[in-house]
Amino acid sequence: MQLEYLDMVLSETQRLYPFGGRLERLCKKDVEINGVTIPKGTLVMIPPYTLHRDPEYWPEPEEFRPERFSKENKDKIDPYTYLPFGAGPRNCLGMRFALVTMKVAIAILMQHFSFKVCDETPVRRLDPVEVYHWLCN
Ligand code: HEM
Repeated sequence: MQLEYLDMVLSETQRLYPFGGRLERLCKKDVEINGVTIPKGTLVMIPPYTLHRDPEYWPEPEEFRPERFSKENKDKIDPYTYLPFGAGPRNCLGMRFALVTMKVAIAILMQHFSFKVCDETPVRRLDPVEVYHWLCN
């Protein structure tokens, strides 16, 4: 299934609103990273929501821009700054299945319905601190 632009939209949606609150890894040996020592046995938390909005990696991070994930641009993305499905050997086992399912669902909805924001719909930006509390509590 191609649906190239839908693919870009889904990637950008998951950048702004990653479903997973945090990733965790247990440190298996003492390491030093950028002058910080992480002792063996430490539980390290990786916050995708925060990484996905870091302006160092994502210019104007609050903007919804599917073009970040276009064919020309996506190879420039550091994979460890975009973690909707985690990373490494323990990343999400169902990633491909989940992506295809989301694409099929959206394609069917778009074929049968049209969507628009009504006047009463509150449009607001999410507060990162509020989101952090939803995800972690
Ligand atoms: C949009 C949907 C989904 C999202 C955003 C998602 C996200 C994630 C994330 C962030 C992890 C942790 C990865 C890591 O620690 O590096 C994970 C793990 C996992 N996911 Fe998903 N997931 C989704 C759907 C699914 C589906 C549909 C399945 C199964 C059919 C699935 C099966 C798994 C399994 C088995 C793991 C644990 C892998 C391991 O520990 O080796 N996920 N997922």
